[in-house]
Amino acid sequence: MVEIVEQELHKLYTLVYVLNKDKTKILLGLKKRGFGKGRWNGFGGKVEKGETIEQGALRELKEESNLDAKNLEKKGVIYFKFEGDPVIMDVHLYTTTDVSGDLIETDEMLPKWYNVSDLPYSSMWPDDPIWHPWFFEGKIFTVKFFFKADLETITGYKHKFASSVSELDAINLDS
Ligand SMILES: Nc1[nH]c(=O)nc2c1ncn2[C@H]1C[C@H](O)[C@@H](COP(=O)(O)OP(=O)(O)OP(=O)(O)O)O1
Repeated sequence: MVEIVEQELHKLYTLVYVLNKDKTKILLGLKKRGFGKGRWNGFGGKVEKGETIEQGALRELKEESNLDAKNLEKKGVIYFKFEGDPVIMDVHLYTTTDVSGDLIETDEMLPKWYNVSDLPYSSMWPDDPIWHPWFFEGKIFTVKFFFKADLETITGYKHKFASSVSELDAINLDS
């Protein structure tokens, strides 16, 4: 009997959540084009060849908002698997309260500060309400979401918490 195993192809992405100093407000951007168009999200994108994940996170934040971040703090890795697509998006999540520069609307994002207690979940990715409580409690985590091809329906997820960022890479969600 031949067992057909779907090959998984991982692609690296970043996602940066900028918070104000007392962490009551978060800066989101309305994605104006491409993947996730029409949804409010943090800033980020694909990691390019030759850059570290953190360099990619800083570059995407700058490109999409014009802000420079000083201290990016890693908070987790979020994996997305879409039905029928061998690509797994590995989204490395960072946060910072330390940004400089003038916030501007760019070709890709319309930025807006939101109260953390009042986020526009109906216009955000449907996984966000699942992992946001962990993020806002300051947890470090890894989670894998399984989506239908409609990019809308979550069919399941599995997650684990880490006690430090250095533990993240060693986490196996399948064990
Ligand atoms: N389900 C989801 N929930 C979430 O909160 N963020 C998600 C998500 N799926 C993807 N993201 C984030 C990760 C990343 O920041 C962004 C997707 O990156 P993009 O496709 O915009 O990459 P690029 O900016 O490199 O794209 P282009 O320049 O358009 O090629 O959306």
